[in-house]
Formats: sequence, structure tokens, C-alpha cells
Amino acid sequence: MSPPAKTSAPYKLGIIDRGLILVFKGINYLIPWHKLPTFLGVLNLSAFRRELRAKNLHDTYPSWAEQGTSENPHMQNNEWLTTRNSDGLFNALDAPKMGCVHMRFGRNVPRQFTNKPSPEEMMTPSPRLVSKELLARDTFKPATILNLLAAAWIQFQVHDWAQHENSKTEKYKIPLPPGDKWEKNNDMRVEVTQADEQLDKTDAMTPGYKNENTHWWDGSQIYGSSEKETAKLRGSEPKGKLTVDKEGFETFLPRENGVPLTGFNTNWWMGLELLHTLFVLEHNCICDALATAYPDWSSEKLFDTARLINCALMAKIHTVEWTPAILKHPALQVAMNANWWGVLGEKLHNLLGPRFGESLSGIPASKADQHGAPYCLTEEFVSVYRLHPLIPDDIAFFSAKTGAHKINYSIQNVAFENARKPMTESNLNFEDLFYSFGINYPGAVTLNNTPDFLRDLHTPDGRHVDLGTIDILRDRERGVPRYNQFRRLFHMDPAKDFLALTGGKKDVAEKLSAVYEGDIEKVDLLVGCQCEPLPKGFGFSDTAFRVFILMASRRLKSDRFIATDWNEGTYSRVGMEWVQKQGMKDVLLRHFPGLGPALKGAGNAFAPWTKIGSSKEYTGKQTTA
Ligand code: HEM
Repeated sequence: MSPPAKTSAPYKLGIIDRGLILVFKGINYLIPWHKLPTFLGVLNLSAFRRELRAKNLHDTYPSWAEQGTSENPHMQNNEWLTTRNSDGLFNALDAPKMGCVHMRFGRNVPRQFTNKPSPEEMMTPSPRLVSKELLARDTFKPATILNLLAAAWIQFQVHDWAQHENSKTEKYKIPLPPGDKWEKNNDMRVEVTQADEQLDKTDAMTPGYKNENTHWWDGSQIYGSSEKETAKLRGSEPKGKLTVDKEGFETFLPRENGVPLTGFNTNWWMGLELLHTLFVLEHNCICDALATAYPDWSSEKLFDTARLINCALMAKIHTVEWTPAILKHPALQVAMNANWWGVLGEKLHNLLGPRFGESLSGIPASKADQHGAPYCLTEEFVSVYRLHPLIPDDIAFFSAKTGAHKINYSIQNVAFENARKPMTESNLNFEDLFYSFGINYPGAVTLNNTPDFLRDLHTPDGRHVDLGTIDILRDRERGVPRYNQFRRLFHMDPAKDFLALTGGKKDVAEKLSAVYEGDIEKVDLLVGCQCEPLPKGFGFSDTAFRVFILMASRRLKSDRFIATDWNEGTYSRVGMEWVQKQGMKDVLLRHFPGLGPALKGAGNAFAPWTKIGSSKEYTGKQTTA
């Protein structure tokens, strides 16, 4: 038996790192990073990332041995050396369980700061009061830098990355504010998050929670998080393809009792229907291209390679398109491109190849590195992706051919079993739906903008929940520090009072103070993030952004298939070109060519598209601000 695996040396700050961090701490005392000239802003972000890598990656297991050893679990099939395993095994070869399904979430703050609070602390102030006073949407506030596809995209990605399990037996009773008639019997109960078994004393104070998905960026929302599931989704399709159903001219995800058959199908709505369908079609199209180029490949080889390509394409789209769309700041445009192409940029990357390491040539093809802590997603990462205000109240639907306004549907009427209703009921096709998503706005991630639909949600499995209450409760129960403490642990200054937190908005500060009984330290992370002033061009808070600075590159850098094994041997020549030469617009146009006119003038596929024909005259709030 080999000793416990430790796949990478502890991340130590060198003298240059320390110098850089110190210099920028000095500069930031006077000027925040986002107000610096672009070049300095990018360097500032790099200084943040160095410090975060050194101080903000914390394992929640008692030892590295929990990640497995090079012999245990035993790799029975050498196939996993060159392709993804659906359970997430064997990505790190000497720690084969790292990042696999049912491994625990880690932490971005030391565990001594993540203790589970007492029942009283957990319910103070009542999460329902916070939801009613501070989260409930008063009027729809649109995010005008984005389109609705951007909202669907991030949920689509989150479903690849993270899902906690709820207890089947235990529930919290949520205190209701006076006069709050939640249900007839005036009772609100929410399932406890299922904690992992206790492995050591620390777990008694701060439980570990397992991920129901693989932690890797491996398309598990499409392919499933187990080999068994993947086999089911492929069925008996030849040439490495995923199963689809054809109805007339449209291709749909197959369904069982009305439920879509795909890797992750909970919290379903039309946005997910669109993106799951699109990337299943993309997988099948990649299979065709590979089969043409490599006619002797088996169905297995075609599937494995197409999945690698499809996952890398999604990771690239997220890195160089979605993120710069929601963080529309010049330093971010450079920094996110640098994650993929390096600071030398795409042209030089293509000319010289990825030979100069992570900083100059980008993360793909650089050496995989876990920076001293086993790779996994974290509780704090899940917290900052609670972006439920992105969901609007209703969607305006248009013809992709003429731009004519057809009909509006409330979100409720395109959610769960209704996800395809506008197609079956109103004769709209996928092209119309994509076009409509391209010109509808999502909600802005801000206070009092969580839709009623999610705050009074009835799910197909019989739950009746207020997602605003749940968003607050979950962070508290999982020991995620409240806003000010979170900022300290992410090396930021805490807000000194309510007025400072809101950037001088007196009415909001008073409302916050009333809910939190004058104690700024009690403000929940999600609430603080939704009311702090944003850097110019940002779609969410600078505080949440600190988690992104660290984890966006970590998801790429820790993954052997994106880092060390990024080469033609793994992906094939066709595969490398497929990923490197294409983006979201190419994917959309390949499958839905009628979107051409709307996408023609659009800069970023996740920003509002060009309105065509008579949709320009529509004045509804869904697409006009
Ligand atoms: C119609 C749209 C949506 C529905 C119906 C929905 C529903 C839900 C539900 C029921 C939960 C689980 C609550 C629990 O802990 O018991 C949840 C969690 C979550 N949702 Fe949403 N959601 C939607 C959109 C979104 C969007 C756009 C995002 C943006 C990224 C998002 C991010 C999350 C995250 C991060 C969690 C926590 C997952 C975890 O605890 O592991 N959701 N959502």
C-alpha cells in the first residue's frame, strides 16, 4: 500500500508574490483594483489570486488518504488514463477519488470559522423575515448588460458542479414574522442539509457535506455523475451519440413520465431545456465530425472523445464569454482571456503554441496543480452562485424569422413539466425560443429582486418552499461566515456601518438596520453582496468576485484533462480545433442557423442580441429598459 497521496506541494508564496501582494495592498488603500488602469488592474487581480491560493483553500477531510491512493480504488480499465470517468474517478491519478461524486465540499475559509451555529443563531433574524423584507422583488429590476440566456447558462453550469443532498427525515421550523400566513397551519419547515458521517472531532463542530455531482468541469449535467447513468443516456445509439427524440423538424431530449432524461434534471425550466438540448445536439455533431475524420474509431472512442471536446468547449465559453459578459470590466476581459489563452493573447497562443506556462500561454496544457489542497468545490463557492434574482417574472416570446411578438409566459408557465409549453401550445420552435432568450433581460442580482415564483415555489416532488428563506438559511446552517466576517477572511475590509455597506443609500441602510437590529456583523453574506456598490460593469458584487478569482482558474488548473493532458493525443486534431476555433455563437448557429440576423451584430452571445423586425417596436419591460 502506498502512503497517502498528496498530489501537489503546499502552495507557498515566493518573495515576488509577497512583494506584489504588499504593493497592491498599499495601492488599494488609496484606489480599489477596479479603478486602476487596465494593466495595473490585471496585475492587482493576479496579486489577489496568489494570496487566495495560499490562504483560502481548505480541505474538509482529516487527511489526504481520503482522496484514495494510486492503487485504491484500482483502475480496472486503462481507458481512464485518457478519458473522463463519469463518477469523476482517476482525474488525479495518485489521488483517484479527488473531485469524484459524493466527495465533500471543501472550504475557502479555515474550518475554525465555519462552525454550525446554535439553533438560535441560525434563526436570528428569521430567514423568512430577511426574505420578505430584503429579497422579495418589489419591481422587476433588469440586468441590462445581459440576456436571459446568461441566467440559464449559469444555472446549467452550477448543475454540472454542485448539489447538496437534503435530509429525508429532519426539518427546521422557520420562525414566521407576525401576520405571515405561509400556509394554512402557519408553519414553514425546511429540510436539513444531509451531513456526511463524522470522521473526526472537527466534523462535530463543522459538518462535512457531500456533493451529489462530480466536482470536475466534466459536463455531468448532461452526461450524469455515474457510469451507469451515462450508459442509460447513451442507450443503444450508434457512433458514440447520446439518445434524442425527434418530433417533426425538432429534436428533443428523451423523456420518462414527462421528466427529461439528462444528467441533472431538477429545478427544470425552459432555460435548462434550451441549453441541455443544445449541448446534447453539439455532442452528437462532434461525434459525426470525429467519425468522418477517424472512420475506424469505435463507438466508445467516439463518445469519450466527443465528451472531452464538448466539456472543454463549455469551459472555454464560460471562461472567455459568459464571465466577461457578467463582469464587463476591461481588466476582466484581459484576465479571463488570459486564463484560457495566456496574457500573450489568442493570436500568439495560436502562433507559438501553449509552451510558456500558465501566465503567458494560459492554463490549458500547463501542468495540473492543486495548490496544496485536494481539488473540490467549496461551500463558499456554492453560496456566491445563489443568483436567484436572475430569474425574471415572465418572458416575452418573438418569432426568430420576423421579430413579431407572439405571446408572454410567466416563469411558472415555463417551469418543470411546463418547460416546453410555448412550443406545444403556442407553436413556437427552438429558434424562436433562443431568439427570445437572446433579447429578454434577466433580473439584476440586487436587493428586493428575487421573484415571487421562487419565493412561493411548488416543486414536482411536493415541496413548497420560499427559496429566499432557503438561500439565507443554507449559508447559515453550512457555517458560511456572515458578510463582514467573510470579507475579513477574504482579505477585504468589513463594512463599518449600514450606510457604508449600501454606498450611502440611507433608506436601504435603515431597512437593513431594522432587520438586523442595528448589528452590522449579523448581515448575511447574500444580503451584503446584494447591496454593496458594484464595480463599474459588474453584474454581481466585488465580495462574491473574490471567490471567483480563486475558483474560476482552479476548476481549470486542477483538471488533468484541461491542464497536463491538453493535447492532440487526448482530444485529437479535430477536437482541439473544435474547441479553440469556436464559441457560443458558432454552437448556436450550427444547430439553429435562423438565428443569424440576431447574432450578426451581437458582440457577446450572453449580452442582448440585435433585435430584428417588429420586435424593435415591443416596449414591454422584459426586453426594454
Ligand atoms: C427556475 C429557476 C430555478 C429554480 C426552480 C431553482 C430552484 C432551486 C431549488 C429548489 C434549490 C434547492 C434549495 C434547497 O437547498 O433545498 C436551489 C438551489 C440552488 N440554486 Fe436554484 N433555482 C433556479 C434558478 C437558479 C439560477 C439561475 C441559479 C444561478 C446560478 C441557481 C443557483 C442555485 C444554487 C447555487 C443553489 C444551491 C445548490 C446547493 O445547495 O448545492 N438557481 N435552486
